[in-house]
Amino acid sequence: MSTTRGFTVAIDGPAASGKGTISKAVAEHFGFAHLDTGLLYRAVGAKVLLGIEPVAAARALVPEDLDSDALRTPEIAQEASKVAALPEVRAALVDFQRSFAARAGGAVLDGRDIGTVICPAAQVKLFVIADAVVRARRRFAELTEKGIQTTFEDVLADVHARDERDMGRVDAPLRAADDAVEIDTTEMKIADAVAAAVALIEAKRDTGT
Ligand SMILES: Nc1ncnc2c1ncn2[C@@H]1O[C@H](COP(=O)(O)OP(=O)(O)OP(=O)(O)O)[C@@H](O)[C@H]1O
Ligand SMILES: Nc1ccn([C@@H]2O[C@H](COP(=O)(O)O)[C@@H](O)[C@H]2O)c(=O)n1
Repeated sequence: MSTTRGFTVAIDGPAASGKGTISKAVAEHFGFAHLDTGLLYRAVGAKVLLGIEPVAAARALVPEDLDSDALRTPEIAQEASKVAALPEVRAALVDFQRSFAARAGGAVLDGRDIGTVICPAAQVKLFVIADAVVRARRRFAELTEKGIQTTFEDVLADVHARDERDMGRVDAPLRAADDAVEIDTTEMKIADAVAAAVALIEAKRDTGT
């Protein structure tokens, strides 16, 4: 078995595809650290909604800014995808993500450009997808459970708008790395999606390829 020192798992995919759920579970399974990189863009988006200039907000970000559950609102998600299209914002967040990925003991990072831009040499790259209506249904259930007032139609519109913006931007667009393995969670239970990811990571760890 190869060492987990510097072992990086990159998990990308569109909004609400299940990549965060899978990332958290595999990080727990292997004892790796986990970074949800969407929180970086959400934290910048939240500061912009308070009137701060986006690049200044990105440069001033501190780990404590990422702690809040309050970042998981549809309004902040939309703003996050707008600031994420700004190359200077993205550039300001690169070093933090790469340092996290390099930590001893292994790391899982999930986002949109982890396998393509942030960690192109990651040992494992997964690209998690699911049908947009299924994603919106899951996200709507999650927001409703949290007491956030919204409609299924609004959530579906949010998913489509973010997908388009994330795939269409010039800098670090959402796309699968050529060497990523796709996991389509549309008809998968959470446990099965996690098991598929764990098996793929184990295979890479064991062969060291
Ligand atoms: N395979 C699955 N079956 C059913 N529900 C799922 C599945 N995977 C994830 N979910 C649920 O779907 C919702 C979105 O999942 P998750 O937050 O992991 O997506 P994400 O890709 O990280 O989203 P975002 O990019 O917006 O942060 C959550 O409520 C999660 O519990
Ligand atoms: N590596 C990343 C991660 C996220 N984004 C942008 O942030 C938005 C919010 O991300 P979530 O994962 O929390 O949904 C997302 O829509 C992207 O615009 C990114 O660009 N790169």
